[in-house]
Amino acid sequence: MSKKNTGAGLRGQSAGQTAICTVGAAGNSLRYRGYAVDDLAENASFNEVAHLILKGHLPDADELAAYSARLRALRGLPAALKEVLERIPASAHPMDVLRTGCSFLGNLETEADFSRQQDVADRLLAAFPSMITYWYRYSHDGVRIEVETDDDGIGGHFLHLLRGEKPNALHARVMDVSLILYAEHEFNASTFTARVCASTLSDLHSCVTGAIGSLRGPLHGGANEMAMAMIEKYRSPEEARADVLRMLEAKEKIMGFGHAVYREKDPRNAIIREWSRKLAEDVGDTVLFPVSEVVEKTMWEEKKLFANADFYHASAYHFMGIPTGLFTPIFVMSRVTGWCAHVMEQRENNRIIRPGADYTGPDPRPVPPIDQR
Ligand SMILES: CC(=O)SCCNC(=O)CCNC(=O)[C@H](O)C(C)(C)COP(=O)(O)OP(=O)(O)OC[C@H]1O[C@@H](n2cnc3c(N)ncnc32)[C@H](O)[C@@H]1OP(=O)(O)O
Ligand SMILES: O=C([O-])CC(=O)C(=O)O
Repeated sequence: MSKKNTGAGLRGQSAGQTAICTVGAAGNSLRYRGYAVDDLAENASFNEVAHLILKGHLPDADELAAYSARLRALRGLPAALKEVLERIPASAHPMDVLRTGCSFLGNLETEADFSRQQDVADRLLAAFPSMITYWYRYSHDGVRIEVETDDDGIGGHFLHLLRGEKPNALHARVMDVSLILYAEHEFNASTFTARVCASTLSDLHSCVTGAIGSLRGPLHGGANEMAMAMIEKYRSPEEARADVLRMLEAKEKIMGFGHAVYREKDPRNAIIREWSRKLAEDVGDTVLFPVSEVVEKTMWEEKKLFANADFYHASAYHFMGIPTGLFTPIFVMSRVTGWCAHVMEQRENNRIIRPGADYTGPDPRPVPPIDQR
């Protein structure tokens, strides 16, 4: 089913070097600085993974305690940013809110020079959950929430702000695992956007703002909410199967399936599927999870297309009561680690990214006088 590696989409071409992550280097593996994502999802917290990606190594117990305390202390939002967030209507797309929030913070806390890049990265990591929930609760419920909590994990903190109470252990852990799975993925579209921006020696807020714009699209991070929109339409697995077959016949794209790099499976899928199964049991679901399973089975049988990281995130987030519009912003809360690490890596050995293009336009010609056009 996969297309040949033509020049389109720069597929299969190396666009630089990285020491941060390998995607599919050994079969279907995903490794952050050499550690398999499965191993990290089983044995680490997201704060540890963020430290690994941003600082280059897994923290020891003291480093982790210090890093978690540091991130907790950076959760507050400046009054001017809260004012801006309050002016964004409830009808706005939450990804646009984060894009604006990130850009605006760049006016208040400008990265004056690159010696502060680690601080800016930590600040963005700590501030995104506050930004999105502050806007969401104000625009939807009319409340101005307190954005600082004592939750250790960023995922638990996000759920706490969204719901106004601490999440249970299951939900906090699923959020943590989800953030681990989404944290980093080599030269994907949004990270590459960040690196291109970094290569002009621009500031970190600009790089991350651009990356948010790239992640927003349905072919990239936006696929998790599109997958949700599809699966929630079905009342039974039979109905789901029939509609997927119809969509494939009509050559429609099924969001949450396929990948630009993996060819047989996405190693993150089995992990998030298992957590989604646990959540389905927890809420007593008898429709959404079986529907998801039949969509996955049908896609594989019919097209040899596999579920990517986004597909079971849809049902998992839904079972935790997270509004669909906030699915992709959660991706931002996690991938900001990868984006910032790549910006720093780009800056270490920079040359402006400026590829060539194969010209397909008209031959050289003179400009005709206006009355002869
Ligand atoms: C976290 C992430 O960002 S993961 C990706 C999230 N995105 C999605 O889930 C969106 C749906 N998937 C897609 O659009 C694609 O699979 C992408 C964008 C992820 C990868 O694109 P490509 O590398 O161009 O895909 P690939 O070369 O494997 O496609 C091969 C064929 O399969 C088809 N195909 C790929 N994915 C799908 C899909 N989800 N549904 C239906 N058909 C598909 C393509 O249309 C193509 O067919 P064609 O040759 O007739 O045009
Ligand atoms: O790598 C890609 O093309 C898409 C991506 O970011 C991911 O799968 O996490």
